[in-house]
Amino acid sequence: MAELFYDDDADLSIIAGRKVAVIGYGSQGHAHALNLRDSGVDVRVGLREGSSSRAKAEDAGLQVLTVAAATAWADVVVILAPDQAQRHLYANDIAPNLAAGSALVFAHGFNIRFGYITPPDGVDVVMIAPKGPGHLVRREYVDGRGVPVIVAVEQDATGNAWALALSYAKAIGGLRAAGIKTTFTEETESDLFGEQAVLCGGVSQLIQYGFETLTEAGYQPEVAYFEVLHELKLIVDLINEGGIAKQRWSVSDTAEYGDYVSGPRVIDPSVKENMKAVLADIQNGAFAKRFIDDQDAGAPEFTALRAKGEAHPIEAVGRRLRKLFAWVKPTDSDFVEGSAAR
Ligand SMILES: NC(=O)C1=CN([C@@H]2O[C@H](COP(=O)(O)OP(=O)(O)OC[C@H]3O[C@@H](n4cnc5c(N)ncnc54)[C@H](OP(=O)(O)O)[C@@H]3O)[C@@H](O)[C@H]2O)C=CC1
Ligand SMILES: CC[C@](O)(C(C)=O)C(=O)O
Ligand SMILES: [Mg+2]
Ligand SMILES: [Mg+2]
Repeated sequence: MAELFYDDDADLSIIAGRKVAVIGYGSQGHAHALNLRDSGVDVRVGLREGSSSRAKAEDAGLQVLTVAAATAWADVVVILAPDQAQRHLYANDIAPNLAAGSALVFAHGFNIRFGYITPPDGVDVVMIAPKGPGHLVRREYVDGRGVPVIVAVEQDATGNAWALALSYAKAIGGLRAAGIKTTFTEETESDLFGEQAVLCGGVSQLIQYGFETLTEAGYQPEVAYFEVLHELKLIVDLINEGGIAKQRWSVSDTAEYGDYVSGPRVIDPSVKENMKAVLADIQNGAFAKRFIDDQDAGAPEFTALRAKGEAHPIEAVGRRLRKLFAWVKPTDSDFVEGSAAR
């Protein structure tokens, strides 16, 4: 059984007694910075010169410094820039300003697991990885709840790294839900697998194929959209509440029987073999190398794939329909429909 942590297992005063620099103010960065601040922690945000995130952080009442100055001020440095940017930021701005006895905090182990960042011996290296998108890390905290986190210590230079990591997890609201003890390797490999095979890659491809199958057979795109995309959330809510069993309990017997006989026809054993190949490429570093090499070349593959995804017909149908939904209220004002803006 995994080791679990809750609010009572952590001492908030530990992180409240430290100076915390949050590097990056995007999905996770804004959530960590604001949740820490609202939990009584002294936080400053580190951003690159000319950063488009500066105004957002300042509007929220946070003090913004350069990455180098924030690191030099802090004794806890939280690296929440995109994974592909972290090694350059670390080498150029963080490492030269990182004092011995400080802590480096990550929300994902990519750069440590694949060797793109090698911290010096004298610093604690910990990870608090929310198991959910940053905008929900903030939304849940504001609503008095939290997104579960998994927590790891890669390097315990001070002897206090675990207590610090748990204190941090509590401050961002994660231990209101639960924390699970993990390692950088387990988090990195399982997170990459989950997002590629199931949560992002698997689900997106399933939705697109479902939409294409219905519309190519002559069904109305709007009906197809409701059937394979909109209703997915309602089904996933039930799965989230009570497992696959609760979803099967709530749907009709017809749907439940169709689930048993047609699910394995669509997602057949070859899909599991494909999943194993994806996992192998994660474990042996092939995925990380492909991602970073593409980024280093100016991201031509990533940019083309993003444009192709946004051009899929289901996106235009969805944009049109969501404008008509009386019950859809956009809550993330920095998400722009129809663009890749973050
Ligand atoms: N997104 C999520 O929900 C989750 C993310 N994680 C992990 O959290 C970490 C952060 O991810 P995420 O929040 O998605 O990141 P984002 O893409 O949202 O980060 C954007 C922020 O990073 C800054 N930034 C972007 N590029 C650079 C650069 N080259 N140099 C300096 N700053 C830069 C941006 O500033 P500017 O305005 O200057 O571009 C902006 O403030 C990653 O390790 C990720 O794996 C973990 C769990 C979930
Ligand atoms: C599922 C995607 C994720 O791993 C996450 C929100 O947890 C990410 O990297 O954004
Ligand atoms: Mg994840
Ligand atoms: Mg991830």
